[in-house]
Amino acid sequence: KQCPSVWKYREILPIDETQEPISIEEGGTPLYRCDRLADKIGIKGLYVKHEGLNPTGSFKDRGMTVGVSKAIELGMKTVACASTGNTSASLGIYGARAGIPAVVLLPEGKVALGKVAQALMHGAKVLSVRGNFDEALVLVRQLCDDEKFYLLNSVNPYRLEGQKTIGFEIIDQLGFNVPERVVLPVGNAGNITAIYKGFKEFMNIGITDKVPRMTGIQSEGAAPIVDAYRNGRDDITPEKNPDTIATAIRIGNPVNAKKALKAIYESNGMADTVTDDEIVQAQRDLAQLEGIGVEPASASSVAGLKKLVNDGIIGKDETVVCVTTGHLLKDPQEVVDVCPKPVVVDATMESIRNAVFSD
Ligand SMILES: Cc1ncc(COP(=O)(O)O)c(/C=C/C(=O)C(=O)O)c1O
Repeated sequence: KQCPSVWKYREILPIDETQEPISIEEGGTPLYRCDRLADKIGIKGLYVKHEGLNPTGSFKDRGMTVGVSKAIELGMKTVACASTGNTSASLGIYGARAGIPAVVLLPEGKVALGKVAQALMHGAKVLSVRGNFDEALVLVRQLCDDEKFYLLNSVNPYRLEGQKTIGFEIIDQLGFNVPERVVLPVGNAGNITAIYKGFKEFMNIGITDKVPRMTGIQSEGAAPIVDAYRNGRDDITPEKNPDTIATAIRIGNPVNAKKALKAIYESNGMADTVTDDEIVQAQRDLAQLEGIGVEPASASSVAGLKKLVNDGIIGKDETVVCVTTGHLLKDPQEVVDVCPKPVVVDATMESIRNAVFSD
């Protein structure tokens, strides 16, 4: 039987040995060496851990396989979350896999179409809340308290237990070498917390002797963690109206802020912001230089790396891993909006040739 890659690490995942994992063979994503992109950015070594190639198209699957397995182990009857989209898509799919109902709360009008499509078709009860993600999260936590639904936002530690396997795989895939730095997008801040935990666990059990510098990137329109970091603070001041083209990280009050800031400080990492334009340019660079198709939030890791190298903060001799977190197909509308339109031609060879050879 194929051993699903997250569950390769079963011994250090907190699920009872009698509980069969609810798994769709998540994890085991590629770590691509990206020399053309590294040259363009101007660093020695760049790897991209492409989490968009998980079964539902984002890294959330790693957290959900553990979180939904735990829900079944605990005899929970319904799972629920608030989401900017990918968490809800993943929860809908794992709920279907487990045979239990899922309730998801989405910020009205601010969720990429692919993610809504997944949650709907996989049978989740999809509520479109007249408010933003942060408001939806407050409401779904109340709902879970009142109705004894199992909350599967990343405030649930079992989500982080699954996502820490990203750190394990990066080390495995680098032949047990530890990269100087890992750069990733930060929204609710569960992933940076989880990946850092994975690196620390590998060090604590003696597989490695150090951890990478955790470097979190936010869109400048939604950057409470970066603001706290720039002021050397251990917690955030919530942003009331976060806004960015990267709707996946359009979050003003990240639940894991304290843990994420601790991970950044402890690992001698850092946090910085990028503009929406820098995100879109990085999305193009990943797609066109390396064939890696990602949704906007994912590209903020590469956009942030580019900025930090240009600012002389990240050394040109560093070997860096960027985590890209969601697949391009999640947000096709954004791609159509930022790309040139297809060229309309008559069904004649003359028309085709004119179009092919015109600039
Ligand atoms: C593509 C993509 N990239 C980065 C993030 C940020 O990760 P965290 O910092 O762990 O929150 C998300 C998060 C999405 C949700 O929070 C949700 O789906 O509700 C994402 O979908």
